Amino acid sequence: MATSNSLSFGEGRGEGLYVIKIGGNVIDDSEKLHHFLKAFADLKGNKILVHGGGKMATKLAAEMHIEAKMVEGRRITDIETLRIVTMVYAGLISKNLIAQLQMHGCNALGLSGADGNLIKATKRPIQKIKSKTDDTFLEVDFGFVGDLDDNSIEIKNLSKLLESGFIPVFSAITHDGKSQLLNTNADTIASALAVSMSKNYETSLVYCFEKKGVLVDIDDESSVIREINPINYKDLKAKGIVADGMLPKLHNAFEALNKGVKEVFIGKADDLNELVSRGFLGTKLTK
Ligand SMILES: Nc1ncnc2c1ncn2[C@@H]1O[C@H](COP(=O)(O)OP(=O)(O)O)[C@@H](O)[C@H]1O
Ligand SMILES: CC(=O)N[C@@H](CCC(=O)OP(=O)(O)O)C(=O)O
Repeated sequence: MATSNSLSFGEGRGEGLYVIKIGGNVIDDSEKLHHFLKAFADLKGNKILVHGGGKMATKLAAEMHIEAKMVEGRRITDIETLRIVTMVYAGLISKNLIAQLQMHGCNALGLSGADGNLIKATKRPIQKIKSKTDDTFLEVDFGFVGDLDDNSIEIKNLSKLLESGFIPVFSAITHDGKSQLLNTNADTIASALAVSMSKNYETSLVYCFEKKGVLVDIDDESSVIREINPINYKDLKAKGIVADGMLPKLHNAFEALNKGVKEVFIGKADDLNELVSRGFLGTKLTK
């Protein structure tokens, strides 16, 4: 919570802030989610939660006979899919998380990027993506997917919410300012929030998911890579040790470090306390 000693907006970096992201696999596991939310509620100081929910959206879409299509870790979001993700992320998941956090005494406020104009995105233009099988490029229309830039976050009003004692909880739904809702990857939202808020706070970014950290062997939880820097990152990518959803996560993490975020950790949702208290059970990223 802000104190009278803290620097006010525009004066420079003041006190600490945690931006914590929780992924869809944990959200789908009620026991793990409960444990995580209790630890999040108990965490002292300024904090923002960003949640995904991709797994549940994929499941619901399948029940409605809509096939989920992911390209480079992003969901192709046609109008039907946008309706589903809005209902799932900004509705069902958001409100359930808020109710649980309130039970733990945490005054959480569930937000999409449209609320308070806090996160404005730009609809992703058609992308040329290299084919996996040959050297050709394919044109991909991601539909209603929103990309963020350095001006996307309304830092001043978000800081005011924190100073008023609210705990912002963001879903992966943003808007373009012209009444169009957009679907934005939750890891990207967490990184953009951490980068922008680091103008005002000493910000730590923590990605929580279902594994102990970035692993050498994805089936061996004891193979956590303690530290990743841009050099061993290249090597891990080349060897295929990091793949799938981990690639955009690490990309976002390095982007955050390069743009002023103090530290980035990746680890298990169960280990939130250890991650933030430097008990250090996960992976730390360094520049
Ligand atoms: N080396 C690795 N260590 C850990 N996870 C990895 C690794 N390489 C790929 N992954 C995959 O990355 C996924 C995490 O990314 P993502 O699916 O975006 O998760 P979430 O949205 O739950 O945070 C893991 O579930 C795992 O399958
Ligand atoms: C554009 C895009 O890909 N948006 C993501 C937003 C949710 C998300 O990021 O959820 P997880 O963190 O659980 O993966 C999606 O719809 O899957």
